[in-house]
Formats: sequence, structure tokens, C-alpha cells
Amino acid sequence: MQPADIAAQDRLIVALDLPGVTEAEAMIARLGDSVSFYKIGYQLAYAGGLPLAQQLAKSGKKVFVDLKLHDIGNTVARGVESVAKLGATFLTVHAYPQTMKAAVEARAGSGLKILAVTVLTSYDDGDLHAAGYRLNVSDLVEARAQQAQVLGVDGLVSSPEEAAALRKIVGHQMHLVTPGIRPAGAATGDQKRIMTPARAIAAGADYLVVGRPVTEAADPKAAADAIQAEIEQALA
Ligand SMILES: O=C(O)c1cc(=O)[nH]c(=O)n1[C@@H]1O[C@H](COP(=O)(O)O)[C@@H](O)[C@H]1O
Repeated sequence: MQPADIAAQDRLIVALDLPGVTEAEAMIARLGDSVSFYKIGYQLAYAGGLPLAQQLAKSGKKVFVDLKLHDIGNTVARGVESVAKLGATFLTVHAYPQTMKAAVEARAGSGLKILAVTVLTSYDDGDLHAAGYRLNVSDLVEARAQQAQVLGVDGLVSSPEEAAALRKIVGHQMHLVTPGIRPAGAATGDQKRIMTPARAIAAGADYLVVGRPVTEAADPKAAADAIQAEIEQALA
């Protein structure tokens, strides 16, 4: 799918990083028609969130299952097959060649798309060096993007800071999904590589993943609407 084909409203993915299904359902009800794409990650998935993912997909919402898989190939493949049955649109794996290869093979024939997480948005060069890497963030993101493209991965997760460079490498063949989104004035929290929604879209991001700036806002629907308006303006 080319970026131009993505409905503007689907470009905002709200991360349901909430303690349980009750809280998630309340948030989904509050957000109503403002949000069409939800992400279910560690916190909610381990608290009964996977049946909710299936239910949301059946109800017509799009779902991103963010499990950031990374294990031996066989285990990754079997996990991907299970997630494919939920009706989700996206599933994350870490961008290691064995892991990406197993995930891509296992999703064949399903509607599930595999996203490779390049370098987490909470990492800077110092964090990478502390973890034993010699490359800096931008070089490792680009190297992993090239490997992901060769392996047939459907999309990349990176900071919007890398989006323009990644677009040059992968063209429009891969989805660029960017967390690390902070509307002007929003608290940074533990994110280190951040951009506003408008700048992320201008840099070439297809999808923006936003958690706390929406879910912890006094009025989550107003916060989501403001981000949607910023996205639409940036696309115009
Ligand atoms: O895979 C992700 O979605 C992800 C990758 C990454 O590099 N950084 C990152 O923040 N995320 C997720 O994106 C969401 C960002 O949440 P906020 O920082 O609250 O907006 C969280 O659910 C993270 O798990």
C-alpha cells in the first residue's frame, strides 16, 4: 500500500498502554470515532489484551499487536502464526535477521504485516554503546532497514528522526511507523528521539504511534482530535 492510499485517520495509532481490558475498553469508548487504529503492547497483552485485539479487529478497528518478538526462528514463526489468527494488521519483531526471516515466512498467506523495530526511540548513541554496539543510532537504523528490506519485511519502526533517511533507502515499499511522537509542549518521558506529529509526517512517516500524550491527557478525545488535525494539515 502506498502512503497516499492510507486514510488520514488511520495514520494515528493510539497505544493502549493501560493496566487491563476494562481500562482499555473505557479509553476506546472515550475516543470513539476519533481513533481507528489501536496498538496493544506488553502491558495490556499480558493482562488479557489479546482477545480484545481480536474483538477490536472484528468490530472494524485496525490493530497493531506490539509484542516485539525475538527468539529462535521456530519459536518466532509459531508465535507469528498465532498472532495472525487474531485479525491484526501489524505485529512487531526486533530487527535481527533470523527473527525477521522467520516472521516473514510465517505470516505468508495471512493479512498480518510484520514491522521490524530498528532501534528503540528511548535509545541514543550512548545507550547503544552501553549495550555493546559500535554503530551509532542512525547507522544501525539504516543497516537494519536494509536487512529488513532484503528479507521482505513489510514495515519499519523507528524514530521520526530517521524517517527521511529511511524513505530514501526503502522508497514507498515499506511502511514507516514512528513512535517517539510528542505534540509541542508534551512531556518527553523516557523517549529520547522525538518529533511533533506535523514534523513526523513531513519527514515521511506513514503512521504515528502515540501513547501517553493521548491516554494520560485530561481529555483524551480532544488530544487525539488535535493530533489528527495536525496530521491532516501536514498532509495538505
Ligand atoms: O514498537 C513500538 O511501538 C515502539 C518502538 C519504539 O522504538 N519506541 C516506542 O515507544 N514504541 C512504543 O510506542 C509507544 C509510545 O508511547 P508513548 O511514549 O506513551 O507515546 C509505547 O507503547 C512503546 O512501546
